[in-house]
Amino acid sequence: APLSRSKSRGYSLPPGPPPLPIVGNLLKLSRLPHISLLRLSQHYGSLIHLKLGHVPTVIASSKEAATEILKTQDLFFCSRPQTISGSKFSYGGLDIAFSPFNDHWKQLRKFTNAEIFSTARVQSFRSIREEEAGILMNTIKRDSANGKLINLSEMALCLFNNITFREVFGKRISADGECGSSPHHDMVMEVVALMGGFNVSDFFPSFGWVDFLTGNRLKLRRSFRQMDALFEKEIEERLKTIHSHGRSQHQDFLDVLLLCQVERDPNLGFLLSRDEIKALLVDMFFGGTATTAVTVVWGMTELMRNKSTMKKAQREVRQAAGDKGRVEEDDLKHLHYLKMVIKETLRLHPASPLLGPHECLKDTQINGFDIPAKTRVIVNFTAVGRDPRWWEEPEIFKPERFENNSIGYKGNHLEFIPFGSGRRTCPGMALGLASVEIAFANLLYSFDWSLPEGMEEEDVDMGEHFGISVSKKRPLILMADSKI
Ligand code: HEM
Repeated sequence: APLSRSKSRGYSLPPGPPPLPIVGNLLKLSRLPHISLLRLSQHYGSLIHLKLGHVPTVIASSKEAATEILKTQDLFFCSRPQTISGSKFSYGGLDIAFSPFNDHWKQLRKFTNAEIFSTARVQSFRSIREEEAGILMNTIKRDSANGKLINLSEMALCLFNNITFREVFGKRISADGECGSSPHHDMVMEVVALMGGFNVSDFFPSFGWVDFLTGNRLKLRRSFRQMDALFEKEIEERLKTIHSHGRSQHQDFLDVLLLCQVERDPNLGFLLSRDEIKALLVDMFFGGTATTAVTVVWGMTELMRNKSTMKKAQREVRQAAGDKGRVEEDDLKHLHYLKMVIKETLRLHPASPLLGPHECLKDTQINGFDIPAKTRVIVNFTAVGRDPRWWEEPEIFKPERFENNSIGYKGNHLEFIPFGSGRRTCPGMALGLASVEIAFANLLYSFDWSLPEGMEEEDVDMGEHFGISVSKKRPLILMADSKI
């Protein structure tokens, strides 16, 4: 295919494969779009133009292109496209994640950075994380004593659902020591699937009826109603408690959001509507659970294939926590190797490899190519995180590569952006990492892990499933030998 720039309405667009009528380049995307897009970039270059259905889309696949979009010209690229499921679950874009760039989004980021994602708030949830990690360790210990194999994918999801539920609503999602038994759990999983799902009308606005035919709209509406009913019930109950008992000592997210209503927080400068509150609850739920769960599962998966790395990480954590019987958050500051393991996990298995979709606000240029206003812009971190110019032997899991360098999570080094960078960077980074670290550390401290009978390291399945987060396609099933 020609590598020349494609011309369209006088614009000089980046190169890309020739689009087919109607579907454009949509068929170039497989079930794993981050991998398809990586392949396309290897052929057409680090900035390519695709037509996904009717939607003009630019894909950035190098550190340089990512720097233009997330840093140099961040102000032009920091909006979001409106998608069907995104609009539905965000109460029409009233949240942070799905909101276009506007004053409302700016106010919410400012408010939540101060009140919800702050270091103090993350700290205040410390005992939730430690307790939930403890409950999980006990469950695994009990199951393995009964000769059961451990489904770590399921357990991780259960753990992070419970942590998030407690942070948001002050209570667990399921009965003690239980997970899948709660109807909320199924609802949460269905919403997660729908959010990551594909709606024809997102790419073919004039074909919206197809979604009605396939039943997608119906599913969306049903899940949305269930979720909304749960939120309404919790809000009503909490308002009663606040009115009768006043503010509580330990505030969860719902308290924070409602108190600024009830007390008319002078710092906020505006009042959150009921829909805005619910939209923010959605962000916390769905931004925070699947992302953290898949990170722990991918990390454990890699360690099962890299025995010496597993040993090294276990030695470190067992030395740090000694014979206390569990890892506490105070121990985490000694776990330098584990932190590198987590970084390396997020490099090779980022939960959101395509970040969030960005949308260009006005006509601009990158590398001399035109990017018209309204173009959807996708940064492919899978391509950047495996670029041999920045990463030696990029396909190999090697936590040591983060030794003696200053590459951190803040998005200052654009070759490493698992949380994005710039205005749209993930606000929940510290909160998410805190739970990932304590969970991972306790799993390594408490058990020696092995593959089920008859399985070798090279049999570990690395297949992916692309949804709201990229998870392991088949669950990670292991044997646990308790050390606690
Ligand atoms: C390992 C855990 C996590 C990872 C890897 C992750 C990753 C990301 C990424 C890549 C983005 C998009 C950046 C962009 O579009 O350029 C994002 C946005 C976001 N994340 Fe996270 N995240 C994690 C945990 C969390 C947690 C725990 C929360 C909240 C409780 C959260 C809430 C959000 C929100 C609200 C946004 C939207 C920001 C905006 O559009 O302005 N995330 N995250």
